[in-house]
Amino acid sequence: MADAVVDENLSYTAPLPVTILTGFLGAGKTTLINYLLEHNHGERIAIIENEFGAVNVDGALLKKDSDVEIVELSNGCVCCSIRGELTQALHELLAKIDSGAFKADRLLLETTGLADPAPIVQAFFVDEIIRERIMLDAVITLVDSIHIIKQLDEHRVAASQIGFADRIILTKADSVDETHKERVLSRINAINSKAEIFEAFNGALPKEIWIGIGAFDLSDSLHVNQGFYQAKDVQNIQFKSFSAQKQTQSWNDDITSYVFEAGELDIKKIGAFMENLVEAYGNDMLRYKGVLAVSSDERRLIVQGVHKVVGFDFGTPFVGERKSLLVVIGRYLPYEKLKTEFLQTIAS
Ligand SMILES: Nc1nc2c(ncn2[C@@H]2O[C@H](COP(=O)(O)OP(=O)(O)OP(=O)(O)O)[C@@H](O)[C@H]2O)c(=O)[nH]1
Repeated sequence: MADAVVDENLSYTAPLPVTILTGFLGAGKTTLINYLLEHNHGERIAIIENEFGAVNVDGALLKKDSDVEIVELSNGCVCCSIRGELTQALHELLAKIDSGAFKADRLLLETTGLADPAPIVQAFFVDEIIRERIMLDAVITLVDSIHIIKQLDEHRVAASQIGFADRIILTKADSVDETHKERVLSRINAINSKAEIFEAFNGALPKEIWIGIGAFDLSDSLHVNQGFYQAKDVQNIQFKSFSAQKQTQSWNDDITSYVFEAGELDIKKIGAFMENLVEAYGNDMLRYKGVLAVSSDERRLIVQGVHKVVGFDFGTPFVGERKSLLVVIGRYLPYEKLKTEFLQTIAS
């Protein structure tokens, strides 16, 4: 892996971190980016904007200044022409950076509200040059508190956007009552129990919450989300627990979280289980992360993947109980069968 940026003049040689910003139509993506641009101090940001249709309105709505380079993709939905327009735009951006025409510390990709994030994320793994030069930071999904329930009922892609999220930003909570908000939070949590949820009012959220979070790095931390963060003023972010009952599969959202828990596992057996799981169901596994305890090593075995792209790495040793936890955000998985198979990998 390349070193982190240490010298301003070398910044273009380090991998360019990219944040994918998704969320259904009108969720508040442009508002959030504008807040970031207004409060951005010194970082040079390239933004790829994608609008479904011939005229790119979002690009025009963004507040530009000299530290911002905006690339507009307006030729249809980015997920439909993924191998073409997005890949080409990324290559062009890298060429501009190489030629010194623009320096970028960071890339934001705002998808159209109708885009399924899966092919977009995969584009960053498929092309060799992009894989080497651009580093996926996180998928951030904005959720419109007012409309999300209807959107989930009517548009499959809305669940996919939530399922893919590393972090979720709840918008427009100022316009709904507490009961409605709890329904929204429970429904989000049923689809994705892994992503932390933050609340933003008119895009006001410190950038550290959604930028540079390294969600695609193999890391030790894994928890199942039990609450959400509320930022009434941006200096003061509080964690709040859900008062609503945690729901798992009560709605007909195709996408849901599957949680596998066990004690110490046999490394060969869990390796074979993961291989079979990814081979058979990779297409239906949007995101998965696990911290596993294997009997042959004191360290945590970290597993992390998107569809069929999977990585394993040893992290720091366990402190306290040696417990294995694997969370899969996916659809149509034969959960009971897989749970039994997972438990059969326990070290005897
Ligand atoms: N009440 C309220 N309105 C908000 C909030 N965040 C955004 N909005 C409004 O929601 C509308 C849509 O916001 P945008 O930022 O354009 O949403 P978008 O996701 O970029 O929209 P598309 O590009 O069409 O998908 C705008 O009128 C915003 O002012 C919020 O937290 N509260």
